[in-house]
Amino acid sequence: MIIHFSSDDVYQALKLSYSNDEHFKKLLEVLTLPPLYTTLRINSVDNDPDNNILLEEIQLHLQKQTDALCRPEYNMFIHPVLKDCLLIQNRGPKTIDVVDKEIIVDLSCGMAVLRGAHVFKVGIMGAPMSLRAGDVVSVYADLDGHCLKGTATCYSNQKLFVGNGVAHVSRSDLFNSQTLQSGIGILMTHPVYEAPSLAEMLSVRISSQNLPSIACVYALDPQEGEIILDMCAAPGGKTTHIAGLVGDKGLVIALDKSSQRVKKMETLKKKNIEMYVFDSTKAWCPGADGSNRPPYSPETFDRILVDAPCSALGQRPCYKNEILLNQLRSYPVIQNQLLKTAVKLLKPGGVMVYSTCTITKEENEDQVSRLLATNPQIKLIHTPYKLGGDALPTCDLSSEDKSKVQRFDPSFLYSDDKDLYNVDTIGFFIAKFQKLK
Ligand SMILES: C[S@@+](CC[C@H](N)C(=O)[O-])C[C@H]1O[C@@H](n2cnc3c(N)ncnc32)[C@H](O)[C@@H]1O
Repeated sequence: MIIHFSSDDVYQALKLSYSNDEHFKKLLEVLTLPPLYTTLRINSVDNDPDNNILLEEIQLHLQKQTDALCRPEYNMFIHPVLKDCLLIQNRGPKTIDVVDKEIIVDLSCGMAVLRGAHVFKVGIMGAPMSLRAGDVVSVYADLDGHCLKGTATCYSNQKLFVGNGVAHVSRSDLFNSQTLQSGIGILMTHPVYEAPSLAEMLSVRISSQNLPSIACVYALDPQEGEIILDMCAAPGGKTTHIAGLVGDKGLVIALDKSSQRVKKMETLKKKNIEMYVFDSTKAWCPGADGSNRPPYSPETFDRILVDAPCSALGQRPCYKNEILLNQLRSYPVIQNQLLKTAVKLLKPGGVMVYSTCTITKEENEDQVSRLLATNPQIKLIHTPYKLGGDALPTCDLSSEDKSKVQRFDPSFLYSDDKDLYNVDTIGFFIAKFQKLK
């Protein structure tokens, strides 16, 4: 199966970026599969004695889960270079016999199940009239999105089997408007992909983050005492990571255009993080007042992260994408504006990292070559650790520059790479620049 694009124009535009049809096909196929590793970021510094306690707590939590579901223990280990990245090896796909009782869940719920979640009541669209708590059921994700809430008959449109589970509710509890629709509806005892369920485990000290997102902050390489700008910060995964590394004498200024998303970041508040709702394309102003509030004077920041809004086509698993061509084409425009502002705000000698969670050349390599072509005071530099692959061969970058970026391309998991956890990730892109002195 490969990811389905509702717009053929989008499919064709993407295909153009990939000179090799085989590569493109593999990529579209891998995007429908969940990554083989679950990654967590431990929010504590190196040599922290609490780190071991925290790891034991996680291990215990996982053991409770595997014991309760009669599953073997998960293989869990710290990434060899990303020292705060914990990897848990998932298992699958498993061959599971389907049963008669069919539950239809919406697509996002189905995708969450493939990454280890149980089925929450709100995600259930269809269930048989005979459903009772305690029944064993087969769960399917609605790939077409046509299943109406409350459907009782067998759903004949496109659906994806995601595993078997045990119902915690009867049909009448599910679709009765008087009943509270929160909590687990189906406990996934036999999912097609076995992965830990993380919801209860996450805390201020443990966050769920994809490996390339963790690698992105390592690429930025924040140093103690620095003043750092995170231009597209919400929901704050990378902001908190950076704040942990700059220490109490450092400062992270986190901007995001969306007030709703910044509001959700409030819980992450720390002494060394200041958050503002602000359009970062306007964060530069020659006559700025010198306060911590935006806008800022030129050359204010030691380091800048531009984790840009993007088409997010690297997310996995994904079966269906409804993005339109004009939406796809709108991202490079805003990304370029953000990068141009970042260059102005960066101190001479300062570094900035540009990242996206997408796979298009226009939003990745083309942004890098455009920035280099129009800003002679900026050069592309190597990141401290290179975990992702090189740039797409079809791009305009020199062969040396192609090797400086990190393109996380999960289609390469078919190659014989021994560090599969660096490959079997979401699609992601990282480029690091330095401003000349
Ligand atoms: C990829 S997400 C950032 C994720 C975040 N860095 C993290 O690690 O949790 C992109 C963010 O950019 C924000 N955004 C979009 N346009 C913006 C702009 N002009 N200025 C500031 N933020 C913007 C969006 O609201 C969104 O929260």
